[in-house]
Amino acid sequence: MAIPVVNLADFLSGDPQLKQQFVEQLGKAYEETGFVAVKNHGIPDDLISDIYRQVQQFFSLPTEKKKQYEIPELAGQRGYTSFGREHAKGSDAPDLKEFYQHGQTVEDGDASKDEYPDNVQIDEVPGFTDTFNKAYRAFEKSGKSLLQAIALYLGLDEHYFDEPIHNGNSILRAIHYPPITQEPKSAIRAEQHEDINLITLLVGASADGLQILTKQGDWVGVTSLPEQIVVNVGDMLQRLTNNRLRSTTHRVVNPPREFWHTSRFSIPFFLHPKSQMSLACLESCIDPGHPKAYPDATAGEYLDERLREIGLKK
Ligand SMILES: O=C(O)CCC(=O)C(=O)O
Ligand SMILES: [Fe+2]
Repeated sequence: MAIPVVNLADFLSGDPQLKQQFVEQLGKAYEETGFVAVKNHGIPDDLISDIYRQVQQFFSLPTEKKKQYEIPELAGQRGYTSFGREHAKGSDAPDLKEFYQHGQTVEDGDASKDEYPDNVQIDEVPGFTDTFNKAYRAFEKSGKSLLQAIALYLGLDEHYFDEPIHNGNSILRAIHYPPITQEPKSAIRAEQHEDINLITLLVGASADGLQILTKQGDWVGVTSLPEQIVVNVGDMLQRLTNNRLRSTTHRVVNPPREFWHTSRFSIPFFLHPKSQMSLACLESCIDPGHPKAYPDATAGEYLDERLREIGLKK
């Protein structure tokens, strides 16, 4: 299925009409489908190719080496998580993936520094940490613009999200789905789920296999062009907007048999606010037809609850 395509350059053009048109397109798509493809997203091409190359180098290290970068006390939030450890909420079967996670580096003395564990340094891949730091900032920047458009769509101040996401608890995750070597027990590489965070920015041409669940209950493949990134609404934004914007269920399915021997890589950026941000439903999204659907919670409280549900936190 071709998801709606929006052009971030319209939002940043300085032309009020183009900007407003972008806001409407993005908001409508997030009410309907919860997913868009974004072109002119601002993540430099050479950064995308660097990160993919280094991620492939990392995952091709011997398992024993990678496991040295696994820190169970950090609940997978930094460093490496080995194959078969994470499962989707409500599912017993683990996903067929291994991944690496990179978090925020606070550079301005903000108190949130104490909340975040350090990133794990990967010694075997030259430039790895530097590339992840650069990509992290690039995703934050694109995500900030997209959230400004969302704020305008919701009738909020354009800069509503700016402060809560500054030094936010976002995660840059590199995922490897290894080749399938025998008849798999299930057709699923990553079981159906909704993302926890505000929005997710997903980069990469390797995106075949991603499917979303439509309102009609059908699974449809998401396709986007190599120069586009896929950006979807997560549960925190759905909760804040009292279900007005949709955190759409999605999954990753196995490729056809002739592609079993291939790996799949993907690099989602889960954009989180600081833990103190209130996710209490916005007044403007509550009315008699849409009574308040969630109790008040902060982003930090909600994240803890969700990490327990997916088996990463005890
Ligand atoms: O691998 C993908 O394309 C998507 C992964 C995903 O949905 C996730 O990690 O939340
Ligand atoms: Fe996801």
